Amino acid sequence: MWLLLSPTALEASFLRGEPFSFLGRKGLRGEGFVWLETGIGKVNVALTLAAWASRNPVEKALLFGIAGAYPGSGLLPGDVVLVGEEVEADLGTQEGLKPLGFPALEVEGKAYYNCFPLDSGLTRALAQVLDLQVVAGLTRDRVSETPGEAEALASRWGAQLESMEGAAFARACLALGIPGVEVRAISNPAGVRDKGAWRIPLAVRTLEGTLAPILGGAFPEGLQG
Ligand SMILES: O=C(O)c1cccc(C(=O)CC[C@H]2O[C@@H](n3cnc4c(=O)[nH]cnc43)[C@H](O)[C@@H]2O)c1
Repeated sequence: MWLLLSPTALEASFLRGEPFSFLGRKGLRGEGFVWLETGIGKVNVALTLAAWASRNPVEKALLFGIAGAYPGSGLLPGDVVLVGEEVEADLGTQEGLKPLGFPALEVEGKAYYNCFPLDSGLTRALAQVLDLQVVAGLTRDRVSETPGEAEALASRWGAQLESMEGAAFARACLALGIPGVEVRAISNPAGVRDKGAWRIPLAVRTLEGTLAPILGGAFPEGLQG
C-alpha cells in the first residue's frame, strides 16, 4: 500500500477515494493507496507520516506538491521533477548542523546532518516511468523572501528547488525505514513574493497530468504498493 502525502488538499484535488479524517485533516482511501493531507511545514509532514506509520503498514511513501524554483536552476513554473536529495537548511548554523557536532539522524551506522536522500531505487524507477528530471531540494520553515536570499541558499547548498516539507519527509522515511519519493511541480520563482509571478493552478494541473495516470489505480510494474 502506497502512502501519498501532500501539504494541502488543493495539490491532491485529482485523487479519488473514500474520504476520512486523520489528525483533523483530510484523507482518502483509494485503489492501492491512502492519501493524507499533512498541512504545511516540516513538523506537519513528519508528524503525519510517523503517526500514520505507527498505526498502519506503509510499504512506500510519496510526497507531492508545489515548490519554488531557485535562480539558475533552469526550472520554470509548470515543470514537474523528482527530488533525489533534500537539504534541511535551517537546522544548526548557517553552515548546517556539523559545526555543532550532533548528527540529526543515525541509521545503520551512517550519520546524517543536513542532507537526506530519498529512496534511490524508487526515484530512478519513477524517473524512468514518468520521464522526469531528478533535482536537489532545499527545505526550510521560512520561505525565501528575496531573490538574493534564494540565490545564496541555492549556491550554498547546491539546490534547484525550495519547499517547506521535503527534508522532513526524507528524514522521517529514513528514520522509519520507509522507501520514500518526492515529486514537485514548480509554482513560482523562489524568493519572489509578488503573486503575479506565481502559477499555482498551472503547477497543480501539471502535477495532476504527471501523477494521475499512475495513481488512477494501477501503479506500473515495480511500483505497485
Ligand atoms: O507569501 C510568500 O512569500 C510565500 C512564499 C513561498 C510559499 C508560500 C506559500 O504559501 C506556499 C507554501 C507551500 O507551497 C510550497 N512552496 C511553494 N513555493 C515555495 C517557495 O518558493 N518556497 C518554499 N515553499 C514553497 C511549500 O512547500 C508549502 O507547502 C508563500
